[in-house]
Amino acid sequence: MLKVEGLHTYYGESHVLHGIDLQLPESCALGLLGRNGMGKTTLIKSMLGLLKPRRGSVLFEGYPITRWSPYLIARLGIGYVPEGRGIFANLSVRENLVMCERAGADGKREWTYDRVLETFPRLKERLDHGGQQVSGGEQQMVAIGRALLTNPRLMVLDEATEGLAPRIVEHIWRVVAQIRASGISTIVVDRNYRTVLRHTDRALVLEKGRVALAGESAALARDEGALQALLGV
Ligand SMILES: Nc1ncnc2c1ncn2[C@@H]1O[C@H](COP(=O)(O)OP(=O)(O)OP(=O)(O)O)[C@@H](O)[C@H]1O
Repeated sequence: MLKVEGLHTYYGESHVLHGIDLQLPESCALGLLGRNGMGKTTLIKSMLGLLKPRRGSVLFEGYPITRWSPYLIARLGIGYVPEGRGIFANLSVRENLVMCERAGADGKREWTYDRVLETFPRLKERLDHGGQQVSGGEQQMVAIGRALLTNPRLMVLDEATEGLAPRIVEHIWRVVAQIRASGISTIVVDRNYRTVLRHTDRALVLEKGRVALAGESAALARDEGALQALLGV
C-alpha cells in the first residue's frame, strides 16, 4: 500500500531524514517510535506532501506521490490527524466534522457523521461550540472524527494522545483498535511505546533521522533492552 525508499528531507541546510525506507502492506498497523526530535513528524509530513523531500520516493497504492500536493495525496485515501490537531477555530465542532464528510477513494461511505458521533458521544453535546472552545480531548476526537469522515484507506495519527487525561487516552486507543479491526491501515506515532506496540503489527524506531530498529511489534516488545536504549529517558 505504502512504500518509502531512501527518503532524505532537509529544513534549509539542516539534514533531518537520512535515507528512510519503509513498507506498509494493506490492512497493516505501523508504529513509528523515537525520542523527541528524531524525525517522526518530519517523516510523516514528507510522506503526505507537507514537506518536500530532497531525495527518495514515496509510493501509495501504486501512485508516485513524492512531491505531490497534500490535497491530492489526501484524495487518494489518507486521513491525517496532525500533531496539535489542526482544528478550525472559527468553525463549530459540527462544521469541522461535516466539511470533511465524503466517500472514500473506493466510493465507500462506511464512516458517516452519525457513526462518528456514536464513536465519540461526548461530541453530541458540543456540536455548536467553537472548534477551540472544547477541551483538548474533545478537539482530538474532532480531529480523529474528521479524518475518518474522509473514509480513508490509511489513517495517520501523530501524537493523538499527547497531554490528555488517562480516561480519554484509553478511549482514543479503543477507537484506534476499532479502526485497525475495520481493515483501515494505520500509522501511529505516540510516546507510550508499549501501548503502540500492543496496537500495531509492525514498528520502527527512528534515531537521528535513520531507522535504528524495525520489526514485528510483538517481537520488538520482547526486546526491552533495545527499546530502553533507543527510547528510555
Ligand atoms: N520547521 C523546522 N525547522 C527546522 N528544524 C526543524 C523544524 N521542524 C523540526 N525540525 C528539527 O528536525 C528534527 C526532527 O523533528 P521532528 O519534529 O520530525 O521530530 P519528532 O521525532 O517528530 O519529535 P517530536 O516528538 O518532538 O515532534 C529535530 O531536530 C527538529 O528540531
